[in-house]
Amino acid sequence: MSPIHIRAEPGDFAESVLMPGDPRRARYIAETFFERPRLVNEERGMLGYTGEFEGRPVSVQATGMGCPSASIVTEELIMLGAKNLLRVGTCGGYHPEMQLGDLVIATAATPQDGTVLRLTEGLPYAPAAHFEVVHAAYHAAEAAGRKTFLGPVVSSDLFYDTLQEAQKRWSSLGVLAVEMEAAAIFTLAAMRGVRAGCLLTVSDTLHTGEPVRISDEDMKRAVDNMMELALKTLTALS
Ligand SMILES: O=P(O)(O)O[C@H]1O[C@H](CO)[C@@H](O)[C@H]1O
Ligand SMILES: O=c1cc[nH]c(=O)[nH]1
Repeated sequence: MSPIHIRAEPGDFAESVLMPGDPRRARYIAETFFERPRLVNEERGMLGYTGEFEGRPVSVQATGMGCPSASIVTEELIMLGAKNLLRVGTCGGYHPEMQLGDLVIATAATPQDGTVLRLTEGLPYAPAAHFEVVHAAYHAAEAAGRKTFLGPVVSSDLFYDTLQEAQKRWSSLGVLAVEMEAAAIFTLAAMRGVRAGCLLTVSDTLHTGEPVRISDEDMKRAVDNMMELALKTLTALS
Protein backbone atom coordinates (compact mmCIF):
# COMPACT_ATOMS: atom_id res chain seq x y z
CA MET A 1 0.00 0.00 0.00
CA SER A 2 1.31 3.48 -0.81
CA PRO A 3 1.93 6.00 2.00
CA ILE A 4 -0.67 8.71 2.54
CA HIS A 5 1.14 11.73 1.07
CA ILE A 6 3.54 10.17 -1.41
CA ARG A 7 1.28 8.04 -3.59
CA ALA A 8 3.91 5.63 -4.84
CA GLU A 9 4.79 1.99 -4.33
CA PRO A 10 8.09 0.48 -3.13
CA GLY A 11 10.36 0.43 -6.19
CA ASP A 12 8.97 3.67 -7.62
CA PHE A 13 11.68 5.70 -5.86
CA ALA A 14 15.42 5.10 -6.15
CA GLU A 15 17.53 4.61 -3.01
CA SER A 16 19.08 8.06 -3.61
CA VAL A 17 16.65 10.96 -3.47
CA LEU A 18 17.19 14.69 -4.02
CA MET A 19 14.90 16.81 -1.84
CA PRO A 20 14.19 20.42 -2.86
CA GLY A 21 11.49 22.34 -1.01
CA ASP A 22 9.96 23.66 -4.21
CA PRO A 23 7.93 21.26 -6.42
CA ARG A 24 8.82 23.26 -9.55
CA ARG A 25 12.51 22.80 -8.73
CA ALA A 26 11.82 19.05 -8.45
CA ARG A 27 10.31 19.05 -11.95
CA TYR A 28 13.16 21.18 -13.34
CA ILE A 29 15.77 18.83 -11.85
CA ALA A 30 14.08 15.73 -13.28
CA GLU A 31 13.50 17.22 -16.72
CA THR A 32 16.98 18.78 -16.97
CA PHE A 33 19.32 16.30 -15.32
CA PHE A 34 17.64 12.86 -15.35
CA GLU A 35 17.60 10.38 -18.19
CA ARG A 36 14.12 8.95 -18.77
CA PRO A 37 12.39 10.85 -15.93
CA ARG A 38 8.95 9.61 -14.93
CA LEU A 39 6.49 11.23 -12.54
CA VAL A 40 6.04 8.99 -9.49
CA ASN A 41 4.11 11.32 -7.19
CA GLU A 42 1.92 14.37 -7.59
CA GLU A 43 -0.21 14.14 -4.45
CA ARG A 44 -0.89 17.68 -3.12
CA GLY A 45 1.30 19.04 -5.93
CA MET A 46 4.41 17.69 -4.14
CA LEU A 47 6.05 16.44 -7.30
CA GLY A 48 8.33 13.39 -7.27
CA TYR A 49 10.21 11.86 -10.21
CA THR A 50 12.50 8.90 -10.81
CA GLY A 51 15.00 8.57 -13.63
CA GLU A 52 18.67 7.82 -14.09
CA PHE A 53 21.90 9.76 -13.88
CA GLU A 54 24.90 8.21 -15.67
CA GLY A 55 23.07 4.89 -15.74
CA ARG A 56 22.20 4.85 -12.04
CA PRO A 57 18.66 5.22 -10.64
CA VAL A 58 17.95 8.52 -8.89
CA SER A 59 14.82 10.29 -7.64
CA VAL A 60 13.75 13.78 -6.70
CA GLN A 61 10.89 14.59 -4.34
CA ALA A 62 9.70 18.02 -3.17
CA THR A 63 9.40 18.44 0.60
CA GLY A 64 7.33 21.61 0.78
CA MET A 65 8.38 24.34 3.19
CA GLY A 66 9.21 23.87 6.86
CA CYS A 67 10.13 20.96 9.10
CA PRO A 68 6.58 19.59 9.60
CA SER A 69 6.09 19.10 5.86
CA ALA A 70 9.66 17.85 5.34
CA SER A 71 9.24 15.30 8.15
CA ILE A 72 6.17 13.74 6.49
CA VAL A 73 7.99 13.46 3.18
CA THR A 74 11.18 12.10 4.81
CA GLU A 75 9.28 9.41 6.76
CA GLU A 76 7.38 8.31 3.66
CA LEU A 77 10.47 8.24 1.42
CA ILE A 78 12.18 6.01 3.98
CA MET A 79 9.05 3.78 4.08
CA LEU A 80 9.43 3.49 0.31
CA GLY A 81 13.08 2.37 0.59
CA ALA A 82 15.14 5.58 0.34
CA LYS A 83 18.64 5.26 1.82
CA ASN A 84 20.46 8.45 0.71
CA LEU A 85 18.62 11.73 1.19
CA LEU A 86 20.12 14.92 -0.17
CA ARG A 87 18.31 18.18 0.38
CA VAL A 88 18.98 20.66 -2.43
CA GLY A 89 17.59 23.91 -1.10
CA THR A 90 17.96 27.65 -0.87
CA CYS A 91 19.03 29.64 2.14
CA GLY A 92 19.53 33.09 3.57
CA GLY A 93 23.25 33.79 3.92
CA TYR A 94 24.44 35.01 7.32
CA HIS A 95 28.19 34.80 6.68
CA PRO A 96 29.54 38.29 5.87
CA GLU A 97 31.51 37.04 2.85
CA MET A 98 28.56 35.28 1.23
CA GLN A 99 27.42 36.37 -2.22
CA LEU A 100 24.14 35.53 -3.92
CA GLY A 101 24.44 32.16 -5.69
CA ASP A 102 27.17 30.83 -3.37
CA LEU A 103 26.98 27.21 -2.33
CA VAL A 104 26.79 25.81 1.21
CA ILE A 105 27.47 22.25 2.33
CA ALA A 106 25.67 21.94 5.67
CA THR A 107 27.47 19.90 8.30
CA ALA A 108 24.77 20.41 10.94
CA ALA A 109 21.43 22.17 11.34
CA THR A 110 20.42 23.83 14.60
CA PRO A 111 16.75 23.00 15.18
CA GLN A 112 15.09 26.37 15.74
CA ASP A 113 11.80 24.63 15.13
CA GLY A 114 9.11 22.62 16.91
CA THR A 115 9.32 19.39 14.90
CA VAL A 116 12.74 18.20 16.08
CA LEU A 117 11.80 18.94 19.69
CA ARG A 118 8.78 16.64 19.28
CA LEU A 119 10.86 13.94 17.57
CA THR A 120 13.41 13.92 20.42
CA GLU A 121 10.66 14.29 23.07
CA GLY A 122 12.39 17.40 24.36
CA LEU A 123 15.94 16.01 24.64
CA PRO A 124 18.62 18.51 23.59
CA TYR A 125 19.94 17.24 20.26
CA ALA A 126 22.35 18.39 17.53
CA PRO A 127 21.06 17.28 14.10
CA ALA A 128 24.05 16.56 11.85
CA ALA A 129 24.53 15.63 8.23
CA HIS A 130 25.88 12.10 7.71
CA PHE A 131 29.68 12.26 7.51
CA GLU A 132 29.81 10.23 4.28
CA VAL A 133 27.48 12.68 2.56
CA VAL A 134 29.53 15.68 3.72
CA HIS A 135 32.73 13.89 2.68
CA ALA A 136 31.35 13.08 -0.79
CA ALA A 137 30.03 16.62 -1.32
CA TYR A 138 33.25 18.23 -0.14
CA HIS A 139 35.39 16.12 -2.48
CA ALA A 140 33.00 16.68 -5.40
CA ALA A 141 33.30 20.45 -4.83
CA GLU A 142 37.08 20.26 -4.58
CA ALA A 143 37.35 18.19 -7.77
CA ALA A 144 35.18 20.73 -9.59
CA GLY A 145 37.29 23.60 -8.20
CA ARG A 146 34.12 25.05 -6.75
CA LYS A 147 34.22 27.43 -3.80
CA THR A 148 31.80 26.34 -1.07
CA PHE A 149 31.00 27.34 2.46
CA LEU A 150 31.07 24.28 4.70
CA GLY A 151 29.60 24.41 8.18
CA PRO A 152 26.48 24.61 10.32
CA VAL A 153 23.17 26.18 9.34
CA VAL A 154 20.00 26.86 11.29
CA SER A 155 16.58 25.44 10.40
CA SER A 156 13.96 27.98 11.36
CA ASP A 157 10.17 27.72 11.59
CA LEU A 158 9.98 31.32 10.38
CA PHE A 159 10.97 32.72 7.00
CA TYR A 160 9.99 36.18 8.23
CA ASP A 161 12.09 35.96 11.38
CA THR A 162 11.05 37.95 14.43
CA LEU A 163 14.34 37.34 16.29
CA GLN A 164 16.11 40.65 16.87
CA GLU A 165 19.44 40.89 15.01
CA ALA A 166 19.14 37.24 13.88
CA GLN A 167 22.05 37.48 11.43
CA LYS A 168 24.42 38.96 14.02
CA ARG A 169 23.47 36.47 16.70
CA TRP A 170 23.69 33.32 14.54
CA SER A 171 26.88 34.55 12.86
CA SER A 172 28.52 35.04 16.25
CA LEU A 173 27.92 31.30 16.84
CA GLY A 174 29.51 30.32 13.52
CA VAL A 175 26.19 29.56 11.81
CA LEU A 176 26.52 30.19 8.08
CA ALA A 177 22.97 30.42 6.85
CA VAL A 178 19.28 29.93 7.57
CA GLU A 179 16.86 27.53 5.87
CA MET A 180 13.79 25.62 7.00
CA GLU A 181 13.99 21.80 6.62
CA ALA A 182 17.45 20.30 7.17
CA ALA A 183 17.17 19.79 10.95
CA ALA A 184 14.11 17.55 10.61
CA ILE A 185 15.57 15.61 7.67
CA PHE A 186 18.88 15.02 9.53
CA THR A 187 17.08 13.96 12.72
CA LEU A 188 14.72 11.51 11.02
CA ALA A 189 17.54 10.06 8.92
CA ALA A 190 19.56 9.40 12.09
CA MET A 191 16.53 7.87 13.83
CA ARG A 192 15.77 5.57 10.88
CA GLY A 193 19.39 4.64 10.05
CA VAL A 194 19.74 6.24 6.61
CA ARG A 195 22.19 8.87 5.30
CA ALA A 196 21.20 12.52 4.83
CA GLY A 197 22.95 15.67 3.73
CA CYS A 198 22.12 19.15 2.54
CA LEU A 199 23.40 21.47 -0.17
CA LEU A 200 22.12 25.02 -0.28
CA THR A 201 22.24 27.90 -2.73
CA VAL A 202 22.37 31.36 -1.17
CA SER A 203 19.17 32.99 -2.48
CA ASP A 204 19.18 35.90 -0.03
CA THR A 205 22.00 37.71 1.71
CA LEU A 206 21.08 38.83 5.20
CA HIS A 207 24.33 40.51 6.28
CA THR A 208 23.99 43.76 4.39
CA GLY A 209 21.34 45.52 6.51
CA GLU A 210 18.36 45.03 4.20
CA PRO A 211 17.89 41.49 2.77
CA VAL A 212 18.99 41.19 -0.88
CA ARG A 213 17.27 38.58 -3.10
CA ILE A 214 18.73 36.73 -6.08
CA SER A 215 17.23 37.28 -9.57
CA ASP A 216 15.37 34.37 -11.23
CA GLU A 217 18.05 34.13 -13.91
CA ASP A 218 20.93 33.95 -11.40
CA MET A 219 18.95 31.49 -9.31
CA LYS A 220 18.63 29.13 -12.29
CA ARG A 221 22.39 29.28 -12.87
CA ALA A 222 23.10 28.69 -9.20
CA VAL A 223 20.71 25.74 -9.01
CA ASP A 224 22.42 24.20 -12.06
CA ASN A 225 25.77 24.51 -10.24
CA MET A 226 24.32 22.99 -7.09
CA MET A 227 22.82 20.12 -9.09
CA GLU A 228 26.15 19.26 -10.68
CA LEU A 229 27.59 18.87 -7.20
CA ALA A 230 24.51 17.08 -5.84
CA LEU A 231 24.53 14.44 -8.57
CA LYS A 232 28.27 13.82 -8.13
CA THR A 233 27.69 13.48 -4.40
CA LEU A 234 24.97 10.87 -4.89
CA THR A 235 27.09 9.00 -7.44
CA ALA A 236 29.91 8.77 -4.87
CA LEU A 237 27.48 7.39 -2.30
CA SER A 238 25.87 4.71 -4.46
O1 LIG B 1 14.21 26.58 -1.67
P1 LIG B 1 13.75 25.58 -0.65
O2 LIG B 1 14.33 24.23 -0.85
O3 LIG B 1 12.24 25.54 -0.54
O4 LIG B 1 14.32 26.11 0.76
C1 LIG B 1 14.10 27.35 1.38
O5 LIG B 1 13.13 28.15 0.71
C2 LIG B 1 11.89 28.14 1.43
C3 LIG B 1 11.59 29.53 1.91
O6 LIG B 1 11.59 30.45 0.86
C4 LIG B 1 12.08 27.17 2.58
O7 LIG B 1 11.62 25.90 2.19
C5 LIG B 1 13.57 27.22 2.79
O8 LIG B 1 14.15 26.14 3.46
O1 LIG C 1 14.76 29.95 4.82
C1 LIG C 1 15.20 30.74 4.00
C2 LIG C 1 15.45 30.39 2.65
C3 LIG C 1 15.92 31.32 1.77
N1 LIG C 1 16.15 32.57 2.22
C4 LIG C 1 15.92 32.91 3.50
O2 LIG C 1 16.12 34.07 3.86
N2 LIG C 1 15.46 32.02 4.36
